[in-house]
Amino acid sequence: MTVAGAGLYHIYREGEIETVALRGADIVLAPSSWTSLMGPSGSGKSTLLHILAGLLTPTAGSVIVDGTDLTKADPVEKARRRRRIGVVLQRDNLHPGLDVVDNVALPLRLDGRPGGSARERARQLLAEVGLAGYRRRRVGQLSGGESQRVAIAVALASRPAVLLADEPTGELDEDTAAGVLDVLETVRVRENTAILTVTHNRQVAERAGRRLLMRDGVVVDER
Ligand SMILES: Nc1ncnc2c1ncn2[C@@H]1O[C@H](COP(=O)(O)OP(=O)(O)OP(=O)(O)O)[C@@H](O)[C@H]1O
Repeated sequence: MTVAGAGLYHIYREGEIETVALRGADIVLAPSSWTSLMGPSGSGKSTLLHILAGLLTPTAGSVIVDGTDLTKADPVEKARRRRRIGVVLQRDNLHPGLDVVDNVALPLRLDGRPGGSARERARQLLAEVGLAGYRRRRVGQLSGGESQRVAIAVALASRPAVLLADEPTGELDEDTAAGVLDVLETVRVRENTAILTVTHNRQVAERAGRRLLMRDGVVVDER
C-alpha cells in the first residue's frame, strides 16, 4: 500500500490565533520503503504524520491511500483504509487498566480474532520488542521506554501496510533503541511495510533508506 500526501496545508486555529503548520508539503511512502523525517522543532513533522494517519484533516491538500483520497472518502471507506495504517505517537494511548499482553491483543480481538490466537500473536510481538517478561504487568506500571515498546507492538499487531511512528525510540537507551529499530527493519523486509519515522535522533534517521527534511511546513530536501 502506498500513502502519499500532496499539497498539504494545515492551519491550527485557536480563537484569534492562527498557526500555519504546513504550507504545501508533499511526501510519498511506497511499500517496503523506510523514510525518516527530520527537521527543527515546530517545522510541522507531527502535523504531517497525524494527517497521513487520518487523525487530522488537512486545511487543504490530499492524502492518497492506494488511489483513494482519504480527505474526501466517506467515513466507512476512511476507517477501512485507516485500519491498514499503524501509528505510534509520542503520547501513546494504551489502556492503563489492561495488562501488557491484552493491550497488544486488543486490536486483534476487535478484528474478530479468537482470544487464544490474539494472545499468542501478542506474546510473539512482545518477545520481539524485548518485553517477554512483562506480559502480565499493567501498563500503568511500566517505564516510559517500556510503554513505548508496547505501543510499537500494538501498532504492529494487525500487520499494518504502513507504519507511522513519531519518535519511536525517544525514551530508549541506545541498545534498546537499536533492538526496536531492528524489529522495524525485520517487519519492513518480511511484510513490505512502508515505514515513516519522525525523529530528532541520528541513530534512527540513519536506519532509513530515505531521509527527508522538513522546514517551515514543507518537505524541502532529500539527503
Ligand atoms: N494542536 C495545536 N494547536 C495549535 N498549534 C499547534 C498545535 N499542534 C502544533 N501546533 C503548531 O504547529 C506548528 C507545527 O507543529 P508540529 O508539532 O507539527 O511540529 P514538529 O516539527 O513536529 O515539532 P517537534 O519536533 O517539536 O515535535 C508549531 O508552530 C506548533 O506550535
